[in-house]
Amino acid sequence: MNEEQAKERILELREMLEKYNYEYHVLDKPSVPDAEYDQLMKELIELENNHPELHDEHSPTSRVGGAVLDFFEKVEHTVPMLSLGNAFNDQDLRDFDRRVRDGVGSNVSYVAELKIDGLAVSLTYQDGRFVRGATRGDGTIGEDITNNLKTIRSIPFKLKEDVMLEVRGEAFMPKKSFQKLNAHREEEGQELFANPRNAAAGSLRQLDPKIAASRNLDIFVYGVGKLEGHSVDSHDESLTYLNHLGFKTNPEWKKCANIEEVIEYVNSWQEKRPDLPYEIDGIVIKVNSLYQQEELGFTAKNPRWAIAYKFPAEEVVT
Ligand SMILES: NC(=O)c1cc2c(N)ncc(C(N)=O)c2s1
Repeated sequence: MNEEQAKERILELREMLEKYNYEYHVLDKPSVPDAEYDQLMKELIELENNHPELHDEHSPTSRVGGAVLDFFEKVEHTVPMLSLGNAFNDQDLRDFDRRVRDGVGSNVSYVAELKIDGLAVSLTYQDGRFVRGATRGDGTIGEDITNNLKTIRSIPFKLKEDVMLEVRGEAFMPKKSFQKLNAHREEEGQELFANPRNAAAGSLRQLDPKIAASRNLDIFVYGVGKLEGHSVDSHDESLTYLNHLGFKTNPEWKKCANIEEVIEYVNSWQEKRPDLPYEIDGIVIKVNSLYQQEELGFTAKNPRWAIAYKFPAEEVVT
């Protein structure tokens, strides 16, 4: 195979592997058997090793983890990642709804979403390509964990549109992966992780990305921080748009016409929570209209247009 043919084959393999990766990890609908995926990945790794001049940081081969870092760079979030005010019962939700309606009038609808119990991260895309990923940190300054986040297969390297975008999401470890990881650590006489959230956070704070790559982490993207090249008017529209771009969004979100529908949704998921393949610690409720979110604004600490309903801690089944 000459230089030209090798270059062509490398580009072809990169495209195929990213497509198969998206089908498997985002759509959960693989179109080729794992063995074929692995064979193509092996061929690409070999070709890239023989052609270092064709190195591309967005090649699918970088999902297996790159160089070990000495430390994580600090990153400033262009739009602060705020924490949410909490609600613990139906009355708190009704009080939230009254404050919202005092602010924007009674023509308000909400979006309710599962509150994923993981590690909040921010992903930045320039011209539709993944350029940086960071932890929330204190909401303004986080840590650059790009190399670790590149090992999460459901994070797209290239979006369906060449937009400039900063999205928020929750990186998490599925319950099954958590149980397998702790069983392995127990066999090795290592300290166990207390819960999937700690396991996900611990994995993403490793300086060696091969560790994160081995932990079967996943992510649900749930919000836009900054967006150029497209505009949306409501939160449900932004979720649909993020999905269109190629992100993995949580499918259980629900548009609610009023707070009573929100309360129904919260109660139904309090029951169904143990059946989910990942942990949630509550429900996030947001005013759907971005215009109304703008009108409501923020208190010193939290948005006035969103609240987190917290479930009581799940009984630990020993
Ligand atoms: N602190 C925050 O702003 C949020 C935290 C979370 C979380 N852990 N899971 C889901 C959402 C969501 N769907 O909006 C949010 S929003």
